[in-house]
Amino acid sequence: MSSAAAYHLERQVAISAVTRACSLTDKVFRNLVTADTVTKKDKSPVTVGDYSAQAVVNTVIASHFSADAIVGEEDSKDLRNPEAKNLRDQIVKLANEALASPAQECPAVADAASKSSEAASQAWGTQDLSEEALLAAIDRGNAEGGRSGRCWALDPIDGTKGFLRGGQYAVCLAFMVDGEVQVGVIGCPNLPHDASSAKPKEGEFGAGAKRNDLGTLFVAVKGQGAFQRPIQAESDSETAITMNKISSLSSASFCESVEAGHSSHGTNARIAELLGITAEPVRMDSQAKYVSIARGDGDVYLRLPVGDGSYQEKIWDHAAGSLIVEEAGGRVSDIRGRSLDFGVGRTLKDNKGVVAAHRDVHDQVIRAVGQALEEEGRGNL
Ligand SMILES: Nc1ncnc2c1ncn2[C@@H]1O[C@H](COP(=O)(O)OS(=O)(=O)O)[C@@H](OP(=O)(O)O)[C@H]1O
Ligand SMILES: [Mg+2]
Ligand SMILES: [Mg+2]
Ligand SMILES: [Mg+2]
Repeated sequence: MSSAAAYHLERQVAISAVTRACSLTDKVFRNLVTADTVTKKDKSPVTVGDYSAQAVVNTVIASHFSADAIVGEEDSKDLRNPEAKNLRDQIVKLANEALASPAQECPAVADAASKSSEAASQAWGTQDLSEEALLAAIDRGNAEGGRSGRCWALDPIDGTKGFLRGGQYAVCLAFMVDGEVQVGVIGCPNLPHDASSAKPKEGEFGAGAKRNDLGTLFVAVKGQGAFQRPIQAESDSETAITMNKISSLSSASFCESVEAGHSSHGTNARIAELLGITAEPVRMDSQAKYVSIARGDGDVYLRLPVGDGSYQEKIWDHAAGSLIVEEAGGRVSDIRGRSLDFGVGRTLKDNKGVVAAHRDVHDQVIRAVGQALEEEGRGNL
């Protein structure tokens, strides 16, 4: 196989799955009522959109690659309670609509589907999937991950809090082989195609964008570069994206989580000061932060651990975004400059925090991170 064609089918299947999930989540947002939200054990929210999107993406993956493992954020446990009947009914309706919609399948996907016995026996698109089949599809995401074999990492809605408040969120899907990310696809239904057409306002890149400019899909395959296109568009509308080349970090801008509980805003501010960055941080939810710096809307993504640093980052929160940034000319590491290790299970347990920047200035940012942590007495994190 020539290198240009490596993982071509995985790329197309991922695009098809993410595109379907994005139409679904967009529809859910427009009809969402608070009762459709469940609070998980860790107090984080999950909506009918997260569950339905995971069911759809896992069904699409399984119909093409039935033996592949999937590490997905959600599971069906809370949905199986008798009082979740209304939620289950909505999932069945939404997921079947998304699977039946004639998404713009590229010829490679359509051809593979017609030849695949799994797709024929599963037959989504011709016959609605049952409630049990969809709950089982959600639970296909229960894989443990690890160092060997083919594995997908899925965040059906990343930035659920952003989703609920009408801000940024992302459907994020990565494909890994032996713990190395090979394909990353991220759909951002609320992100404009061209952030420069809508200057930062209200703390977000492109916050002033018009509704019909919203909805951007990002794709990268290792060694093949990073691309974006409008979500609902033909594949020939893809354009290459690259990070800004930075002559001096003092003119850079950085982005961070909206939630102070997810990333230490105070430490991020001190790092910016050490680097001479004067621009205010841009706060946005989800892996929209990765794709925004990948196309040059901003320059640095800082995710400094909070408190004792005991939180383990989840692989689905970083796998797709980190590949897109690296393929756009960036380097993504933890706070010590170590590469993120996606081959140790469902979490990044051997890493702490995340620092992403253009590869020419990444070392400089890591030095400032080290100094800021020393000053806080957290040099041993
Ligand atoms: N304590 C803590 N520390 C770090 N990260 C955490 C923590 N708790 C949750 N999460 C994960 O953060 C994901 C949301 O991503 P962001 O932090 O970029 O979004 S936000 O700006 O804070 O909304 C969020 O992803 P989703 O659940 O998919 O929204 C969580 O996986
Ligand atoms: Mg969540
Ligand atoms: Mg997430
Ligand atoms: Mg999520």
